[in-house]
Amino acid sequence: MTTQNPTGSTSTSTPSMKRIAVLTSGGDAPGMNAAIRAVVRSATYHGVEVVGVRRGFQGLHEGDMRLLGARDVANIIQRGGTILLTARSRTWRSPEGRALGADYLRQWGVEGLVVIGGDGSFHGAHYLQEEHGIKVIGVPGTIDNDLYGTDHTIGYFTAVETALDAVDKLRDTAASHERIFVVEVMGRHAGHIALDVAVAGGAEEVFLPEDEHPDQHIAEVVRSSVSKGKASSIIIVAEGYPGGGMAVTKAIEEQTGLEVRLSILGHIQRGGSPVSSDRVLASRLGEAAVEALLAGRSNVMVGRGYGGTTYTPLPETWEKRKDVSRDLYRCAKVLSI
Ligand SMILES: Nc1ncnc2c1ncn2[C@@H]1O[C@H](COP(=O)(O)OP(=O)(O)OP(=O)(O)O)[C@@H](O)[C@H]1O
Ligand SMILES: O=P(O)(O)OC[C@H]1O[C@](O)(CO)[C@@H](O)[C@@H]1O
Ligand SMILES: [Mg+2]
Repeated sequence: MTTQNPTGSTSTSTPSMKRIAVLTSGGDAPGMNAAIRAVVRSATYHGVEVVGVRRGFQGLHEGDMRLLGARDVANIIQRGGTILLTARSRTWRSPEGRALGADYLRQWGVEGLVVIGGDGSFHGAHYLQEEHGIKVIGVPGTIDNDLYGTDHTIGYFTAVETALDAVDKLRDTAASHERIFVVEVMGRHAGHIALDVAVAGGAEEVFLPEDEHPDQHIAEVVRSSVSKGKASSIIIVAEGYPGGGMAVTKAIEEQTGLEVRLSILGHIQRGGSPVSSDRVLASRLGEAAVEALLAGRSNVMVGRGYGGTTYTPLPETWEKRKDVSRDLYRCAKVLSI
């Protein structure tokens, strides 16, 4: 078969697959488009056709798919969201729902599937391979950075930058009014975003889902912030901390009598043009996913670690926990003195 190569000339080689599919699933993340582009272009380079599945597993279950060529993914590397759309699909959680999706893949002659998403999406991909023998490769795409087996996930860097920009702005008004601001950032089960934003934003305190003694922690913070005599404070809370930003706000108000303002940043953290680190990561991992499929790998997530590409069995990505950096947590405490 004739394939395209980067110099525009042609080479002869026979790829091990003729057609693969790609989908995005779970919460969207800046950089997913760059990953889609990388999958399509790298497959095209190897002479493999790509089917784009819309709306994640929900679209797969409904057969909502079409062929994508190299030109279809032009001018998307800089765009947030996902051109393939995404969904949280209840249907995919049942074997019957997955069987319909597998049928569509067979009808379309798809031999391998690239799933760009988070831990939930990787469960869905894993079951598809277990139940129907379809080769699957996971690409870590979630702002939460909560996947074991990769230093970073696509979208995480951009989400941190977006939250940090908001924190910098909130600090202006906090300082002017001598107020305490509690800022809630995303992270249902993981405090990676919260910790990075706290350190980079010079926050006075940070509350994470990983905190061992949540209630006791709030009391300590309140006491120390008052005794330090700081005129204004920024306190970062991950949404997965028990009770979220609201609980921390109430506890501080009740225990100090001080006025506190709560700012929940919410979905703004998921949008926007991806920063360069997310684009580069997405490009690398999209290409690595195609190469992994063509090399016969399956049921693994491609990631980055130890300066190179990593391959982690999908179940390990959710069974093993990527803890927040304890060093950085200590650093945040020391620097907020
Ligand atoms: N246990 C499961 N079995 C089968 N499919 C699943 C399972 N868990 C999740 N999925 C599928 O994966 C989709 C995405 O999962 P989820 O909503 O947890 O997001 P995610 O991939 O973890 O991304 P993020 O956490 O960034 O939003 C679900 O909507 C569902 O279709
Ligand atoms: O968009 P939804 O369904 O409200 O999900 C929000 C969740 O998704 C995430 O943004 C991850 O994609 C979490 O940080 C957050 O808890
Ligand atoms: Mg998840």
